[in-house]
Amino acid sequence: MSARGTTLTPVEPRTGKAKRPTKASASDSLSNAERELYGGRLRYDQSFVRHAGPLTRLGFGHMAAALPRMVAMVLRTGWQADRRALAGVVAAQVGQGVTAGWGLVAVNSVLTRLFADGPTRDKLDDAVPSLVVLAAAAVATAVLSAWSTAMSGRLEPQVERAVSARYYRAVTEVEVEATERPEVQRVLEAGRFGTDSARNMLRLSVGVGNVVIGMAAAAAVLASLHWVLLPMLLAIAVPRGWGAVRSARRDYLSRLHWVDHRRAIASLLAYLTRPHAAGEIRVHAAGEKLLGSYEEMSRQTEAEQQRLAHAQASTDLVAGGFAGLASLACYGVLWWLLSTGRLPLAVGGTAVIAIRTSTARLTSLVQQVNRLYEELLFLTDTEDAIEIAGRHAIPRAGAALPSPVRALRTENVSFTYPGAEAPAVDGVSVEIRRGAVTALVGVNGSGKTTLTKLLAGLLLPGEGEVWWEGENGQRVEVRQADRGEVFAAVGVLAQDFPRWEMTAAANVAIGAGDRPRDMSAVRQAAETAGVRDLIEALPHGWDSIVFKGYERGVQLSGGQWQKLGTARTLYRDAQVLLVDEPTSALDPHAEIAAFQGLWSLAREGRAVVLVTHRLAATMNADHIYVLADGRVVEDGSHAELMAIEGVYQGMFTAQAAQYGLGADDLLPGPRTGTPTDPQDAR
Ligand SMILES: Nc1ncnc2c1ncn2[C@@H]1O[C@H](COP(=O)(O)OP(=O)(O)OP(=O)(O)O)[C@@H](O)[C@H]1O
Repeated sequence: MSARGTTLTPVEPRTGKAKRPTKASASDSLSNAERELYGGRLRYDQSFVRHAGPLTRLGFGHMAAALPRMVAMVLRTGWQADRRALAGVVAAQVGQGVTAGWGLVAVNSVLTRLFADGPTRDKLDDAVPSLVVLAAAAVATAVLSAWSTAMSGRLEPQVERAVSARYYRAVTEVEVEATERPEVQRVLEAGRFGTDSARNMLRLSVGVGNVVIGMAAAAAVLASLHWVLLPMLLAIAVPRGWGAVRSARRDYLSRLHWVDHRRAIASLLAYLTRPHAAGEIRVHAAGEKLLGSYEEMSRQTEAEQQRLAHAQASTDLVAGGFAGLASLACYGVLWWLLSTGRLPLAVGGTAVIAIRTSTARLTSLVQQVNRLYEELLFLTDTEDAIEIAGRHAIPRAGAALPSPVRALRTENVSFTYPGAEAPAVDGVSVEIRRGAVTALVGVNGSGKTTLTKLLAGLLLPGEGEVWWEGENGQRVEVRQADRGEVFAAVGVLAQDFPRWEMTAAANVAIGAGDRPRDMSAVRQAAETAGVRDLIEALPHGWDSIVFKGYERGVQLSGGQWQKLGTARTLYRDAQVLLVDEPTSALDPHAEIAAFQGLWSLAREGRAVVLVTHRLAATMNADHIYVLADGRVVEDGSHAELMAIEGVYQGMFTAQAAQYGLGADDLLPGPRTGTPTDPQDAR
């Protein structure tokens, strides 16, 4: 193996005689980069490819049934998007077919006149009207072709947008738990590659339609001249069609097989230009590693491309060979028909022209059918994804939540992530009251975040119930509730909240994406989160794009981002706030201010769930649940928990010891009600 790791190691031992590795084995082998960075070969699971659908749909019967269905779907989408453009495209195609047939009839008429008996001058004069028709047909074809180009250029982007929007809308409505299941995730992910296929299919369908109509016109004219000319035309078409389908299948399977590999290569390159990775790329020499790995992995995909090109060349050779033989036979039959007087010479001339133009059309048809077939497979993936997404969609209807909500209560709630062996949350019962701060604490991986997702209605419990309780005793279980209402009642600040590449204002206002932006509320939320002054002091203020690289781009620090994230959650103005480590990046004063803000929100009547490892903040929580291995192992106030020798006392003592505080300093004392004022802390 070379020092730069460019040699590929075959994964499976090769049996039989020692041979030079084939292109397929070179591309399919495990590279050092894959082993080092991804722990193994990055290829789509072959068992899934073979059994879970994609291969079964490659059958000819399946394809023959799917093609009209998909073309109909694309046309329907086009009809909904822009009727006039679609009607224009169809009319132009049909028109071109008619002009092609018309042209061929005129050719036949010209030849018949020229091959007739009589003086040449008279024959030429007789042919003039047919020549005029021929010229008119050519002009009409050109006009119709230009019209078709203009109309399909207008229609295609609209069709792509419609299918993409349908796919992305469906995907964002899937239950989070379903997206965690590999079999669902794969289908949803695969669907992404077909969103532009609708546009391509439309273009190709138009092209294929054009050629097919032209060929149908030629076939009709040929059949009217002599029936035997028609099967001859088909004989040339069949081998090319076979070659097209074979190549398309091969390309599709290859793309499916290499999905993860492609994604990994794209991510390697993306890191190189990401500002947040700039330091490690230079100081830790991560850039060199990434580039080396990129080159090595790219060589694998190049080998795969080479393999495909070789295979395609072989297929083309076989298909071309058979098509050539068919053409030869075709001309042989024509010769025989002419030599035995079964066909007049003029008709023979027309037949030669029709066969030649049809063969040229055939080449274009084969290329387009090839692409159409491939696009069809990808579009089928997108349609499958939309279908699966619909099956796992969050229900739109359900019972209304009690109003006003008094508390959220879980009863023996358990949740196991798909594929996990142990539950992340195991028989947990908690009560989250409005007007109070409830803290969830526990070691890493004890189930705190998962519990907040269950409370938010993002995950549904495998066992147990999550109840929304009203002031006067009525209650609704989350599975029966209208989830839209549940989400409307909840504001979430996740540990790894998204940092949108947008303006500062958009980053706050997206906290209530279902409402029109209210800038005074944006400013108020930012004020409470302690980030308003910072944003308003920027040269472009709220219109600054909080991502460096844009013209109005700025770089925020980690803590500044966290404040912006908090502002987003506050802007949502929800009854229940679920905040997961909201202060991990804040300086001590900002942290105290943030906690104080949470306590005021609780005093205003909201339910605040605080997940934190900063136990100084939990001292003042109204109730604390301590989780371990997905279970609640202790609960109570800070004073109650400090009075027992348990997990909480151990964690709190360890943290306090870092400040040199001893056991005596940590005895339960009178509660202060709210965290220390930041001013006092200074
Ligand atoms: N999406 C997921 N798929 C599978 N397992 C998961 C997923 N998310 C979390 N887990 C697992 O569930 C368990 C609980 O994780 P959770 O994130 O709820 O813990 P946590 O208490 O919030 O941890 P931390 O303090 O580190 O944030 C862990 O064992 C974790 O590995």
